[in-house]
Amino acid sequence: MSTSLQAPAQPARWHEPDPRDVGGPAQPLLDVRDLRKHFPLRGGALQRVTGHVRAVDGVSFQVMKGETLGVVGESGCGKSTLARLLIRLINPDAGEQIFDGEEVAAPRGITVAAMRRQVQMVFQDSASSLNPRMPVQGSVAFGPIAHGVARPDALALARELLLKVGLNPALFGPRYPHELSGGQKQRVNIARALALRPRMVILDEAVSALDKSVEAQVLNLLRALKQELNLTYIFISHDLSVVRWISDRVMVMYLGEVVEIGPSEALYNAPRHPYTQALLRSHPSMDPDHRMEEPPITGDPPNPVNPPSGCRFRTRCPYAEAVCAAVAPRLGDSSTPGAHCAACHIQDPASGHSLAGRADVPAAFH
Ligand SMILES: Nc1ncnc2c1ncn2[C@@H]1O[C@H](COP(=O)(O)OP(=O)(O)OP(=O)(O)O)[C@@H](O)[C@H]1O
Repeated sequence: MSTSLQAPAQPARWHEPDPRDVGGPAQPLLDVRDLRKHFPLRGGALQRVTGHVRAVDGVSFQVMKGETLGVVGESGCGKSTLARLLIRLINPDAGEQIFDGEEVAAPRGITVAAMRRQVQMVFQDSASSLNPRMPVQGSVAFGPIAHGVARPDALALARELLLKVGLNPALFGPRYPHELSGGQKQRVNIARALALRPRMVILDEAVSALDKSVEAQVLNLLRALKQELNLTYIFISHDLSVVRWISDRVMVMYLGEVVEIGPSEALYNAPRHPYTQALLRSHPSMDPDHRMEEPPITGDPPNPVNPPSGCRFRTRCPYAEAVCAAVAPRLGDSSTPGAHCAACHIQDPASGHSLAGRADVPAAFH
């Protein structure tokens, strides 16, 4: 039987790192294999299914204990769908999700409820995540109370957490969300996410709506909390500078697929996939000395209902060759420490995605 099913209803003391995440060689906390979500598209008077949006289309990656994995990509590439799949706000069509060695929602694995106690999410819209009719200390205490913590203890915990995220509990605890600024509301959301003492926090555009100075404060807070509590983060953002600053490794998505993954510095200093190269070029602020010699990424992403054959980026790629239309490139094995992989026939032959012997590859390309 799963040990997680036997976890106590009361959260561990929130300010102590979970012993399962301290020390030892790097282990994956999350291992995602070939995850898929295709949304049906309906049309006509009868609302028949006319196609599928391939929002997440065979995504595999690992997140090691204590690391921050950044996730970047253009709008619509599937970042938020991936986040929602990981905490099972929506169910995947296929694939496996293994949390600390146990498969989520599998007969002998960890239940969704047990996984959710250990994985919390912070969204972009700080206002709508909080109950407008509840003082914010009540919102922070809500999760622990729902998990059986006595109300006075949960409120004491909420006040402690508000202090931890830089809000005076006596001043801010009794206030309602509309009485707080965006940055203060997001601090409350972080406190709320920590109240069940998660091991992993998924931050989906969590600082995107904040002013730059407030964003910096919240980012510093997130980094300090991660250090103190040995947390593991998945940090989703369209802001490449912020992702670089906070992430140990970065994963780049394009049209529902992972096109590149690697250590943050390696990926930013020497991006391998033409899409990542274009994405970084389109953000000149990444390098103040950089003079833009090539045009930034052009055109819109193709329709995710009918993505191009082979490599999905080939229609916008300056290096595309015949093989790119004929064969979908594979991402190399990113599970080894320091691995830097790109799913590109042309730019990353070192990834090991040899075409020889592959049944799906026309003989001309062997
Ligand atoms: N419930 C849904 N039904 C149909 N299509 C959906 C649904 N949710 C998302 N999509 C589509 O799936 C694709 C991926 O969307 P998603 O929101 O995950 O992208 P994203 O990278 O998070 O974009 P953004 O940064 O703009 O939020 C998009 O084409 C989107 O229109």
